[in-house]
Amino acid sequence: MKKALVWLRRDLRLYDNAALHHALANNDQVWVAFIFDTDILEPLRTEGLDENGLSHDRRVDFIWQGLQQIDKELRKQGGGLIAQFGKSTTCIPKIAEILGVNTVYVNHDYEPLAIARDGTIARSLEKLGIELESFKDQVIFEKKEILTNSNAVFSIFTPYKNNWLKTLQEKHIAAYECTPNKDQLAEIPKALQAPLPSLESMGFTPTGIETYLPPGSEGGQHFLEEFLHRIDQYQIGRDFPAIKGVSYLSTHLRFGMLSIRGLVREAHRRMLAGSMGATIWLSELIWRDFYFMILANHPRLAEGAAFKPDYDNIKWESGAHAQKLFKAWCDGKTGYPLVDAAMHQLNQSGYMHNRLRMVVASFLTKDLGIDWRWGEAYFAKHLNDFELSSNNGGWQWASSSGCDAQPYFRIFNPITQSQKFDPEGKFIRRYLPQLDQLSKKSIHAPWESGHIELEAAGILLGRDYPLPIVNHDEARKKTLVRYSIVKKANPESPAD
Ligand SMILES: Cc1cc2nc3c(=O)[nH]c(=O)nc-3n(C[C@H](O)[C@H](O)[C@H](O)COP(=O)(O)OP(=O)(O)OC[C@H]3O[C@@H](n4cnc5c(N)ncnc54)[C@H](O)[C@@H]3O)c2cc1C
Repeated sequence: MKKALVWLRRDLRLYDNAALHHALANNDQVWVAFIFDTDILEPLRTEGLDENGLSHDRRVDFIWQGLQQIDKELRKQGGGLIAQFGKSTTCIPKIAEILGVNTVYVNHDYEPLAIARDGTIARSLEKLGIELESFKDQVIFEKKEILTNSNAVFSIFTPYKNNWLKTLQEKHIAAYECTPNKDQLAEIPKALQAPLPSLESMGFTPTGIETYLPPGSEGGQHFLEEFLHRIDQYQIGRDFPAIKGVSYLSTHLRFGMLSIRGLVREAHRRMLAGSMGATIWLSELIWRDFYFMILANHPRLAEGAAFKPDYDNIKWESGAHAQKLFKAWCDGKTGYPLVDAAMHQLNQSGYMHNRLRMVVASFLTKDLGIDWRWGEAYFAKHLNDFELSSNNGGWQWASSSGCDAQPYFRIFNPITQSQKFDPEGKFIRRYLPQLDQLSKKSIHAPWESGHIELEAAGILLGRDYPLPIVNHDEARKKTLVRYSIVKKANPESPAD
C-alpha cells in the first residue's frame, strides 16, 4: 500500500492544489499536515507583547482560522489535519516516520530560507527512505519558464508579460483535481491525534481580522465572487483608495487560500471577451509572477541587495534624526495627510491600497531620504499580504533601485497625488477624522490653509495634526543630489 503525507505551507486549500492532487493520484492513503513553525513564529514575538505576553499578529490568526476550515473539511471526509507547533525540520520527518509514508508532497517555495529548509528536510527524509516531491503551484510560470529570445531572464516587465501571455495555454491554468476516493484520506493514528494548537498556546492572541477579511478558501471565494461583479470597471477604480475598486484578494493569495490558476482563468476568459478591467487585473497577477521569477533568479535580493548594484552606494539619512523621521512615517505623523492616512490604514488593518504603497514608499525614500530597506522591513512586519518577492519588488521600484523601476528623478509629489487620487479627501477623512471639517481644497495640505479656515475646522496645527516634517520641494532637490551618485554611474540617464 502506498502512503503519502501532504505538507501544506503557503497553499492552504484542499482544491486545485498541485501537491494534494499528485498525492491523491499516486497513493492509497493520504494525510495532510501543517506546522506552525517556531523558526517563523518566534521572530514575530520579539516586541509589542500584551500584558499576558501574547503577540498580536493578524497573519497568524488568519492562517489559524483558515486551517480550522481545512481540518473541518478533512474530518468530513474521514481524515483530519495533523497540526503541530515546532520546527518543521524536526516535525515533518517525525510525522512522516510515524505514518510510515513513502513520500512527502509539497509545493515549491521560492524564498531562499524556505529552499534551504526544504533541502534540510529532504535530507532527513532520505535517511528514513522517504522521498520529498515538490510541485509548481503558487505561480503560473516560474524560474526560467519565460525567457527572452536569447534565453536570458527578463528584467523588464512589459516584454515579460507579452511573452507570458503568448506562452499561456489552457493546460497552464487547468485546475488540479483533488477529490479523494472513499477512505483515501486516512484517519490520523493515535500517536498524532491532537487538536489544532490554540493561538494562545503558541503565544498569539485573536486579532478580529475575520471581521473584515473572511479567512480560508471560503472567505476568498466570497471576496472573489463579489469582485467578479466589479472586475470590468477595475481600470477605472483601481487607483482611488476611497472606493472599492480593487479585489482585496492579496492575503488569500499569499497563503494559497485561493488558487492562482483559478484567478487567472477568470481574468483571462474575460480579457478574451473584451473586458478592459480584466485585462488590467490579469496584468497585476502577471506582476506577481514577475516578482516571484525575479527573486527565484536573483536570490541575493532576499539579503537586502539592490537589484541595480550602483544604488547600494546611495548615502541615506542616518542617526537620531533619521530615526525620528522614520518614526513619524511609521506612526502616520508626517503632516502630509495622504501619507499619514495610508499609514493609519496599514497600522489599523494590515492592508494598504497599492496606490498608497507607492506614495508612502516614495515619500520615505525620496522625501525623507530613508533607506528603502527600513520601509520594506516595516511593511514585512505589518502587511497581512506580506510577500517577500512583491514587497521587495515594490520597494525597489519606488526607490528606483529595482528592475524596471521608476527612474530616480521621478519623485511623487504627495500633495498632487492626494489631489488626484483622493480628490474629495474621503480616504483621508476616514483615517484622519480630525481633518474632517477641512474643505476638499485644503485637506491635502492643511498648512497652506489660512488661520480662519483651520480655526473654523477646529484644528490647531502642531496640536491636532502635525506640521509637515519636511518641505517637499526642498526634499526633492536634496534627493536629486543624493541620487547624483547613480547618475554619475549611468551618465545616459536623462536630466530632471
Ligand atoms: C512598496 C510596495 C510593497 C508591496 N508589497 C506587497 C506585498 O508584500 N505583497 C503583495 O501581495 N503585494 C505587494 N505589493 C503589490 C500591491 O500593492 C498589492 O498586491 C495590492 O495592493 C494588493 O491588493 P489587492 O489584492 O486588492 O490588489 P489588486 O489590485 O486586486 O490586484 C490583484 C492581485 O495582483 C497582485 N498584484 C497587484 N499589484 C501587484 C504588484 N505591483 N506587484 C505584485 N503583485 C501585484 C496581487 O497578488 C493582488 O492581490 C506592494 C507594492 C508596493 C508598491
